[in-house]
Amino acid sequence: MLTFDEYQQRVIAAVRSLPPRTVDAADAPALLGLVMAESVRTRRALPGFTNSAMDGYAVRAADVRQATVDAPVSLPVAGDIPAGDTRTLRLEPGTAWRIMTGAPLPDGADAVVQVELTDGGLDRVAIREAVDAGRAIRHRGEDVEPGDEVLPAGTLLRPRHVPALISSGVGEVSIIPRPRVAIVSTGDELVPPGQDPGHGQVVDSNAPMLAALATECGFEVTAVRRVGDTAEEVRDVLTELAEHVELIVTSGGVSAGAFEPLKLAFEGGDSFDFVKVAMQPGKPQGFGKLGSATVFALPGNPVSSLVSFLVFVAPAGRVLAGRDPTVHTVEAAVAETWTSPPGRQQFARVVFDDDGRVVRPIGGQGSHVLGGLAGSQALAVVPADTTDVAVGETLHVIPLEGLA
Ligand SMILES: Nc1nc2c(c(=O)[nH]1)N[C@H]1C(S)=C(S)[C@@H](COP(=O)(O)OP(=O)(O)OC[C@H]3O[C@@H](n4cnc5c(N)ncnc54)[C@H](O)[C@@H]3O)O[C@H]1N2
Ligand code: MOO
Repeated sequence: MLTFDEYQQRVIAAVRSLPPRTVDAADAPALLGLVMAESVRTRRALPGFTNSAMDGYAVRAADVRQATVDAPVSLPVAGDIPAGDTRTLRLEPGTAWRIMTGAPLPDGADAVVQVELTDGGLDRVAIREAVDAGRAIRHRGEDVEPGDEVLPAGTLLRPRHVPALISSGVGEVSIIPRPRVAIVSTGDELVPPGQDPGHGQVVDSNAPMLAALATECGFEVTAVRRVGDTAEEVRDVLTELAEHVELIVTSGGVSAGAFEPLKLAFEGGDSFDFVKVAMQPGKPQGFGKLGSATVFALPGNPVSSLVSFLVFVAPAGRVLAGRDPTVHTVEAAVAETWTSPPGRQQFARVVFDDDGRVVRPIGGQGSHVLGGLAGSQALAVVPADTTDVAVGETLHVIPLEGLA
């Protein structure tokens, strides 16, 4: 039996980042969660032109130096400069332009007086307060100059990066693509989602669950299949899928029964390993390569499949995507005792309480308990040498939300 850490390190070490690909930067929303393979340098200055930060009047600060509430300075208004005005305009000394936020500053102006400090006049404007040169002005290039790096290589694209990327004027960017994932559930007992199971049958809930997990992790699910319990069928389907995806995730058929199709198909070959891992749930695990595809053969019990995906498949998939494999955890104290099997690192379903500071177990901890899984918020990680989880003990906890 391998320890959890040994097996997790083994699967992470067996994968490498996918080769970079060039894509259209204008598709930025579709690139969320992807890693920039090269740094992005802006082709443009930002702001691209000197402009007003306020709705008001563009002036020369020297012309309004004497302005006070009691003795406003009155200036003739040359006209309006709305945002989007593409004219190149000039401010004559002793005059003002009415100007809107984001509109280009006329040459000769060095300050904007916001409209609240004026009478808002159209032909003439009374300015009631002196302003310093530079007031309410956003200078060309004050944010970034052409050639500045706006996104370093390795940036994981988040919504906050999108404006800099889009405004930088680069047409194409180099990214590490999303790993393509095929999900395959195995078992003669399975019926498709939406169909009523007969006696001895169960609805295939693992395939949709694994597809949902992969999607939430930012991977691209390109195939979802269900196959029966024969080694030939499993081998044929996986071999075909391996030509089109980087990651294949199967569920079922890896324990000790008489008809374990994954084992029958691949055990004994030099590219597959079937092992027992000292964890609960998730003890039986299979891992291997088919062509260039990495295959995870997860146990069929639904909770075992989910836990195995989170702690093995997701980290390996993140490595393929050029990302950090670390599984995000928080710390919380135990509010209610439960037991854990000896010698196995437990991933216990829990709910948070007290603003996330403490956790309580929820439902039974059996690997088939779907209702308890739905009601849970996190997995508390109980070390292999703990059998009675004590109230007050601090545990690492894997939140089940926000996996991306
Ligand atoms: N003699 C032993 N029996 C078992 C052992 C063992 O060490 N010795 N390990 C147990 C553990 S732990 C687990 S976990 C399971 C894993 O079994 P398999 O991976 O072979 O999975 P199956 O037998 O195909 O199914 C197990 C269970 O899960 C249900 N299932 C399977 N696929 C789906 C699906 N797509 N959607 C919903 N439910 C699914 C299936 O009906 C079974 O109830 O083995 C133990 N046995
Ligand atoms: O280890 Mo199994 O995964 O208990 O259900």
